[in-house]
Amino acid sequence: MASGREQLQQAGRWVVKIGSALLTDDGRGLDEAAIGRWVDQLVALRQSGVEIILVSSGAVAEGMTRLGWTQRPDEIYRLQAAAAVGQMGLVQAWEAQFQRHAIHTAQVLLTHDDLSNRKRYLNARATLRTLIELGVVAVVNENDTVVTSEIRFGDNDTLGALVANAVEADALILLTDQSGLYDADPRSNPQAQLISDARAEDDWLQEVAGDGGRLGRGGMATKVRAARLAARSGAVTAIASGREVDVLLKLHRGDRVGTVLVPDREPMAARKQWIAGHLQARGTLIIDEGAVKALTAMGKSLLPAGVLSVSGDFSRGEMVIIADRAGRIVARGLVNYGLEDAQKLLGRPTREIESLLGFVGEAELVHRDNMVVA
Ligand SMILES: Nc1ncnc2c1ncn2[C@@H]1O[C@H](COP(=O)(O)OP(=O)(O)O)[C@@H](O)[C@H]1O
Ligand SMILES: N[C@@H](CCC(=O)OP(=O)(O)O)C(=O)O
Repeated sequence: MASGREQLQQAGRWVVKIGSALLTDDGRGLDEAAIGRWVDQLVALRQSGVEIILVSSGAVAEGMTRLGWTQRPDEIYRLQAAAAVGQMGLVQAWEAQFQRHAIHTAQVLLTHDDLSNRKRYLNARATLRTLIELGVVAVVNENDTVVTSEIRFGDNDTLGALVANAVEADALILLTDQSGLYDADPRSNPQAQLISDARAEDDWLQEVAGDGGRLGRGGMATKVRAARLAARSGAVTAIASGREVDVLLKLHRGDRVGTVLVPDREPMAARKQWIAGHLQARGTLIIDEGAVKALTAMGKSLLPAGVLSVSGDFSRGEMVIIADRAGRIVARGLVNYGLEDAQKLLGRPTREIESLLGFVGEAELVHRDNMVVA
């Protein structure tokens, strides 16, 4: 298996995420010169055959600067207003810099719902792939003005990883204000050492990764988690300083900059990756012992006959947790029926579905192709 650095050199499709502090020069306002330098590097990468999708944070930070706010507000509606103001600046800056190279950009604003609802996920994925084919650089951010706390990604590291899964990117690059992941937060530990290479799945990474700065959201903790999510579709993750000269070109050359977190598993099938990447389930199905065995030992689909109870509020196609009587999670998957229909089908044999619901639906409550066993 190629090392993480080699994987980066060979990677044909990169998702590059740039954090708030970097983009806004620590909250002083959009750093147009730095944006110009990243764009020059991204254009050079494209010329050497790398496809690029950008995930750009900084809407709230830039909105606050434009509105003259020095304190990050607590009220969600004020944050959302700031994001709406700042997003204008972000897309303007990216568009202007790419225009110097006659490259078009596209604004793509996503919510968690857009990537957890199968239909909308497929639409978002098709749009992103089409933009790549058209040679347009997508500039992705969370759709901050419409999200509520339940449907937030909350941090763009997670968003970047799920976008990397969706477009089957080979690399996720997280540019931040530190040189990479250290063995302790360098803000409070001046002796901290940079971790150069590790496996994305290594548990100890989570112990050393702390919270974020004043402007960012997730810190290193969400970056390490994002690396794990990205690894599910086989993508290698690099965490590096956006302030390092030619950092993207150096990563592409295989230079020893930043932290590279390598996936150590074979990529799952695309659909299963997506299911596994989902953080928010809409409901829970409690199943009997026979169904637990069918799912875990025999790789079967979940039929209504094995389901004891359902809870939550889900529609057809949404993510549910499948658990045993003791509440232990057995699997996660996309349910074929909404809550009301699922309640009618509880414990009933498949042949009765039509008479119970009045229409012919799928035989399975959750098909094994749409399920990841825990
Ligand atoms: N182990 C660690 N190594 C490096 N940085 C860390 C670590 N733990 C916490 N951090 C903090 O994470 C911050 C970067 O995260 P964040 O502020 O969310 O940035 P971004 O806006 O780039 O996502 C750094 O400034 C650093 O203080
Ligand atoms: N959507 C938010 C992103 C917030 C966020 O994740 O920030 P960061 O931790 O700097 O990547 C914004 O544009 O302000």
